[in-house]
Amino acid sequence: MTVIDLSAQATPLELARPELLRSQNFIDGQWCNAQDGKRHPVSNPATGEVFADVPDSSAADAADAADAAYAAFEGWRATPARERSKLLKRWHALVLANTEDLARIMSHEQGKPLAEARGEVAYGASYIEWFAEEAVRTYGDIIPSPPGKKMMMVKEPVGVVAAITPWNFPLAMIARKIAPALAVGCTVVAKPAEDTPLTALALVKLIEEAGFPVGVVNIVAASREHTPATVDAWLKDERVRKITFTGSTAVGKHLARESASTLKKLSLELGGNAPFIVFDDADVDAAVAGLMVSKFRNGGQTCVCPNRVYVQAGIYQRFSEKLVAAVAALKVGPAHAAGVQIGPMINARAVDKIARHVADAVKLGGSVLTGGKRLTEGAEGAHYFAPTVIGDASPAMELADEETFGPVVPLFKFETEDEVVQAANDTPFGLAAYFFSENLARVARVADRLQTGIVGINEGAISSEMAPFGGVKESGYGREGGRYGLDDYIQTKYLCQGNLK
Ligand SMILES: NC(=O)c1ccc[n+]([C@@H]2O[C@H](COP(=O)([O-])OP(=O)(O)OC[C@H]3O[C@@H](n4cnc5c(N)ncnc54)[C@H](O)[C@@H]3O)[C@@H](O)[C@H]2O)c1
Ligand SMILES: O=C[C@H](O)CS(=O)(=O)O
Repeated sequence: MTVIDLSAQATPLELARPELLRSQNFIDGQWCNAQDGKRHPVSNPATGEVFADVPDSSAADAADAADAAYAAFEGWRATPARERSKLLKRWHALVLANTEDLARIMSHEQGKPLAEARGEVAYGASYIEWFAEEAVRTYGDIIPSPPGKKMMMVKEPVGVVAAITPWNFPLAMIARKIAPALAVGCTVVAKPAEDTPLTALALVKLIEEAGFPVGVVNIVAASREHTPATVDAWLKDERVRKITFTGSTAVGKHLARESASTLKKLSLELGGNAPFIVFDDADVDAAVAGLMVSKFRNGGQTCVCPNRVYVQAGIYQRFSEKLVAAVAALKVGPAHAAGVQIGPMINARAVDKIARHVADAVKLGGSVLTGGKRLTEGAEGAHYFAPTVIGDASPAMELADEETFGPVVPLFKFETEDEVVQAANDTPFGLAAYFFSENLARVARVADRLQTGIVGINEGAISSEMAPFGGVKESGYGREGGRYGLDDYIQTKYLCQGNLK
């Protein structure tokens, strides 16, 4: 592992357009403070320093946002799809034109390396472009009808949508919710994660600049302490017809319970526990490369990162040696440092969980092949953890059942296909799975048996705006992206016209 000077003082946040750094909520076309004036600090995970603050909103602010979205809905719903599409394309162009500023804001508040942040801007923008194109394709059906009747199906927007998003992809996650909602004629109230509100606020500033009508998109920021009450105002509001949530399974279950009283449409993109399986008949170099790209993206802080790596006995030694060499070569440091590949973790809680998983694994017989420790030298207030490989992992370890959400790879050795498929599926989660094999018959069998919403086959980079992203079991339901991505924001209406002479 190469550690780039962790003590480097935070590079000042220098923006070509300082006005993109927003410190207020956006409600009904106005930038405004929380009604009670409360504020919430935003810190840089590379240094722990507070560099900005935003409103710490309450239920009253959330209600104002819902008022605005509800008032704007009929007008936005009636806007021709082609006009909605043109506004989305304008927003898309503005996001791309402001990539550098958006990436710098993102890296400053979330910690991901600047190169990765630029990539996330492009990734989030691809969802906006995709749904700008899909906006004009919400086709209905003319149903072959009996004499005297004409039977039709039309697609309608569900109404006001509440979008609640996580810190790990502060731009892409909110873009892939707001874009399809606007495309079909819904209006939006949004609440970004407390650790990363600034990127979302900047994205909404570009919505304002694109010229969307007042009230179509509204966003409130809130602290972790005040978020439950703030979001609860939407859960109980019958005018809010849809909740789209990306985050932990625990919170997803809470939202489902608390919104049941008004029977809202739900999309839940929740936690994962992805298995990554390498069979004896795999291309080992491709498998190592696939693991590196899927595991260490965003420092291992993604819901589709492999959490358990199963390696068949025949290639276990060769695979682990190649993997350790690749992990040991990773560069760790602050987001702006040249060549950095692994940034700081989002906060102290995240590093504590990673350290707990590693300690538990070692206590239960695991061996640290590289990494295995916090990086604190010269990094007071920061949250770094060394990229780690643990050998001889076993199902009794906490990291076998719980998402580590950090740069730790546990290696589990296995003998047979049946054994590993059963182990891979032995989790309440079912978001992503990966396996590497050059045997076509095995590929067909294993892809069929894995209980997940997404399967990477000889591939570690699976995310795309063109594909339906989502999980099964306790990883949630609903799909984001692809030709099915509009469905979660649409309700169908059956029209039966009779008495036709
Ligand atoms: N499936 C996916 O696409 C996906 C994507 C990113 C993250 N995740 C999952 O999210 C988790 C990590 O992200 P996180 O720490 O931000 O998740 P989190 O659930 O703690 O927070 C997600 C969002 O929910 C809000 N929230 C928290 N408690 C709430 C409550 N009681 N009521 C209403 N809102 C509440 C947070 O403020 C944040 O905006 C991991 O489990 C990861 O797997 C899943
Ligand atoms: O962390 C979860 C994200 O949904 C992963 S991805 O950006 O969609 O691959």
